[in-house]
Amino acid sequence: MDAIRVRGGATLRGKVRISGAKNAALPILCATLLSDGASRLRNVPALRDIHTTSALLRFLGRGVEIHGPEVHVAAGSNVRPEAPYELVKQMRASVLVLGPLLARFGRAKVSLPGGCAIGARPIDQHLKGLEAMGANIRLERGYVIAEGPNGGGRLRGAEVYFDLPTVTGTENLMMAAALAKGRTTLLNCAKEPEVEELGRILNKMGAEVDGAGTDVIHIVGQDQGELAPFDHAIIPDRIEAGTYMVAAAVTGGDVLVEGAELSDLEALVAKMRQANVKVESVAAEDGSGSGGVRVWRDGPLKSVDVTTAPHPGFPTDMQAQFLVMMSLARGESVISETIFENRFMHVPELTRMGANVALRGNVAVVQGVDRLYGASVMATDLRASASLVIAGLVADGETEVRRVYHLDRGYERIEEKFGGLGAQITRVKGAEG
Ligand SMILES: CC(=O)N[C@H]1[C@@H](OP(=O)(O)OP(=O)(O)OC[C@H]2O[C@@H](n3ccc(=O)[nH]c3=O)[C@H](O)[C@@H]2O)O[C@H](CO)[C@@H](O)[C@@H]1O
Ligand SMILES: C=C(OP(=O)(O)O)C(=O)O
Repeated sequence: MDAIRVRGGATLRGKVRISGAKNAALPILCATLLSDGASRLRNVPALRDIHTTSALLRFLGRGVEIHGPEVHVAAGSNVRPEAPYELVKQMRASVLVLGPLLARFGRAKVSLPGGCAIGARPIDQHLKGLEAMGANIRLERGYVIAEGPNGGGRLRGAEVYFDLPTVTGTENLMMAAALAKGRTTLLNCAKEPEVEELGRILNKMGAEVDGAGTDVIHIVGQDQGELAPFDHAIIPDRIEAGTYMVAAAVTGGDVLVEGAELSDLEALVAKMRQANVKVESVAAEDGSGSGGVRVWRDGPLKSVDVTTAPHPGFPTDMQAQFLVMMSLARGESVISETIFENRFMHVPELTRMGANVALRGNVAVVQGVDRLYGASVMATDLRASASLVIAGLVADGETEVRRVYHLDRGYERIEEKFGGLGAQITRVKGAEG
């Protein structure tokens, strides 16, 4: 198992380019199942999750080739609508094949993803929505077995109210509705930019989706049985961008995060500014649109409180990184996690590095300290791992972050990108687990 070794103390400076968004690329790859044609995705990040999704599409019967940042999904209609546990357990987003398979082929057998380190992560809202569209669903030996109406027929448009906004739930139902008979209205939807991006893709494929990125999405199902293939460049990853922005601020550096869009990061940026970090949108050098976001600091970090919430609230996927920043701020910060019940696994590891954090259920009370100390640490989820790397960048001495495979699910070439900003960071191949 690889590890990341960081020697703390460098002040990050320079430019870093953000890769395509993992959480946009995954549903879009699954959307290729709605078409028999050949699709091309560009600006796809080189991540373990992309390889897992490609393996899943191949298992289902589609040809997938990865050429650097391009993924080509070959034409083909011979699909086996079954997603096995071995693949689904590696990545929860695999459940996103359920909606497209059921809509396109009238049946699907998809392993239940099960819990994961950050929480139980149920899919009841996905299943409830598909049932409202006429699907017959049963759970058998850890699998969701779903069939269209009357033994595999076409789904019907329906009105579905989500009890809580769910990102992959909204995406699954958008894809299912795109080929259902009639009109679907989804209420209390997740409004993340990645949901909006999926709406754009479905429209490119010939679907009629209106309102993606708002609470209410209307979809008119298409009658021809399949959608058209597409060619699309994935939006930049706002969470990767936010991670580099926080790292720049924590090290007291000055970094241009190229590809970051302030409009996708408003809650994070507001909190960073309150914490005394300077954040500014920068025009492209040739005057064409955005050149990225510049982050720097001209004073000490101040403590601020943060509560995670569905978009446009403060993203749970930035909570761990922000907590590291607060552990070095003046005063007390209260960080409440409202999305996942067990998303503070970075806290015990950060405590070993000298952070002063008290956990009370879903609330972390952080007292700022003057410094952190390098240590061997281990994280059991993606963003927690990123937070430990950031802590390592400012800690005295050396930090070894173990079990980097979590990090490799969501950060492309992280050691190279931080290295380019002046960090002393290396990957240790085959380190102790
Ligand atoms: C691949 C992807 O895009 N992953 C993102 C997605 O995960 P994911 O789509 O899995 O998260 P959801 O938005 O579904 O979860 C939000 C909340 O709803 C609950 N819930 C969800 C579905 C359901 O059927 N029943 C239910 O109770 C969950 O337990 C959680 O408390 O959104 C999360 C919240 O922004 C992000 O952290 C993940 O990075
Ligand atoms: C939790 C995350 O991903 P996933 O939903 O794929 O587990 C994440 O992107 O932070």
